[in-house]
Formats: sequence, C-alpha cells, structure tokens
Amino acid sequence: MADAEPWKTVKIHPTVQELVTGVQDEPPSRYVIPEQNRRPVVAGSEMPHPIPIIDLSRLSNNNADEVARLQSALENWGLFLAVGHGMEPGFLGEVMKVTREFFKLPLEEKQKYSNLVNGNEVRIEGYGNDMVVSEKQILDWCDRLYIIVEPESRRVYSLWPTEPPSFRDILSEYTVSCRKIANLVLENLSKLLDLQEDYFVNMLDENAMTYARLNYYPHCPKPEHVFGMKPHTDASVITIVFIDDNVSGLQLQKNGVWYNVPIVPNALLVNVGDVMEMLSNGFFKSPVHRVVTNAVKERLSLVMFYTMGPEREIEPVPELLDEKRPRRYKKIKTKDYIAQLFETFARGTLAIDTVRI
Ligand SMILES: O=C(O)CCC(=O)C(=O)O
Ligand SMILES: [Fe+2]
Repeated sequence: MADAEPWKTVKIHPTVQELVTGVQDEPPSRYVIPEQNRRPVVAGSEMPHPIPIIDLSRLSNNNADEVARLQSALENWGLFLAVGHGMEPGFLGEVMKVTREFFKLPLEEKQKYSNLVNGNEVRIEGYGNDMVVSEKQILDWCDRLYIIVEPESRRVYSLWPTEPPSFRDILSEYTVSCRKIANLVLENLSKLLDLQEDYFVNMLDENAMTYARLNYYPHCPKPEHVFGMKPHTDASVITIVFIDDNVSGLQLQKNGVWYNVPIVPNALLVNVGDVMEMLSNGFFKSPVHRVVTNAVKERLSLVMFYTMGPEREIEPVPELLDEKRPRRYKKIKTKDYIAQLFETFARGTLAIDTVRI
C-alpha cells in the first residue's frame, strides 16, 4: 500500500463481476470457504446495545456528554457511527452514485485503471481483486479500486477514473470533507489519552497517505460459502467507511460473536485501525470485521484509510508507557506494516498479532 512498486503474484484471476454472470449455484472453488473452516453466518447476531451514534458537531463544540459517548463507543466496539459531519445527504448520494457508475462501466473501460503492472504483477493502487500470494488462498467475493487521495502530490491521476466525468471532482471534495472528520476524531482521541490535542494530527504530516478503496460486492448465489471480505483489521490509524444504504453485510467480531453493523442512512462509520491500537499501546482496539454477501443484491462501500508517512515508525507513544503500563507492541515502519497486512490478510491471519510483544 505504501508505494507504487509492484508486488509479486502467483496467478491473476478474473474480477468477481466477470465471474458472477456465469455462476448459477456454486461459486468457483477458489472462492469457497472449505467446510472444515468457519463459514459465515450471514444473518449475524443483533447487537446487545446499538452502536453509538456520535454527533460530530457536538464533538467539535467539546460537548462533554458526546465525548463520553465517544469514549464508551471506542472502548466497547472500536467504532461508532458519525452524524453531524457536515456532508449533505444529496452530496453523499452523489458520492455513492459515482462509485456505482464506475463499477457499472464496461470491463475494458475499468481495466484502464488496472492494478496490474507488466501483465503479471500487481501494485496496490488501481482496479482489480484480491492480491494472490498463495494457491491455497480463499479469494474474496469483491472487486475494488484503490486510489491514493492524499497527499495531493502522490495522486496518480492516470489511475483516477475519467468516467463518470464528475468522479474526480466528487472524490476530491469527499476527501476534503473526510479530512475534517479525521482531524476532529484524532484530536478527540489525543485528548482521551491525555496527550496534546494536535498530537495525532501532527503525526499525520505532509507525507501521510490516505487511500480510498471503492468496494463492489456482486450478489452471490451462496452467501454462506464465501466472504465478501475476509475477517481482518485495518492497517490504518483510523478508517472512515461510507456504506451503500440499502444493503447491510458488514459484521463486527466481539468476544467470539459476529454482530451485524446496522445501516443508518447518511451516517459514516469511523473505526480505529491497527496503527492507533499500537500508538495507544492497546488503549484503543482495532476491531475485527468482515463483509458477507447477499444472494440477490449487490453492495458498495467507499473506505478511506488514514495512514502515516510510509517511512514513519509505528510504536507506542512514549508518554503512555511506564512501569505499570509496559510497551505491548514492537516498532515497525508504516510501509512494512502495510505489506505485512496484505500478506496476513491473504493467509487469513491478523497482522496485529505479528507485532504484539
Ligand atoms: O464494505 C465494507 O463495509 C467494509 C470494507 C472494509 O472493511 C475494508 O475495505 O477494509
Ligand atoms: Fe476493513
């Protein structure tokens, strides 16, 4: 994820969108979770307490109740639903519309933005599906487009769709709005840890990278046999997720139970990522989540991953460590951690487990 260098693959697979037209009953075996593994229960469990909905406008006014609700949301779930974020429903509708329109383009058009380099290697940025690192890997029922949106100097415009024509402007505007949300959340996370308000905002300096990931999950005839996206945590500092408001599918794991994340129209989901878990020495936990597919409906999401500069070391903030709170995570460079995430994701394990002390 850190740079545009290609990553080796074993074999390139067709996109799920290409496959789905030919699939009547059983998805191709590369996508099917073996029976001895845990297959997803698509229905999921209802949450014992609803995920807190945090009003960001109240947070920006330092409303003490809202700050307390944020703290409780993060302690219990590692995520929350954000409203009062300043983006109008009409604008969010446009953002989802251009996302949908991109995936509806003919395949040849989308392949112009392919993540393949020289035909047989992949890089993170671009259009494609799972990065294949082993023949045994179970592939996800999902196609995606990765784009670096920040810093502007790192944008590779040749990988930004020109169709639909408003795509670039809308994604740029969305990036600016999400940056405000990210900064507000980071300021509050700093305060919850008794750090200077700008502590984490400063860590995301001019080299910090924000990746947009547009996900497309076609309908799947056997949702209980595949993952839309395998269980994982995000390699980000924080993540902002915008979900198609018609189709649920995101599930969150807590104490071994998979809970459905409810859909709240025009709310954005904000979750803590692994880097924040490491920086906070485990005070904040990066939630394990996955996506299940739907037998009849396709699903879309647009995810913004906030990461530090590729060369920057991730390690627990020294101010948070003392004899009673010893360091719980090893030091690792951002770009190495991101590489680790791709590797472990493909193998079905968690990257955060590789850096625990
Ligand atoms: O599609 C979603 O709801 C979430 C996707 C996700 O977890 C990711 O892209 O990391
Ligand atoms: Fe995720």
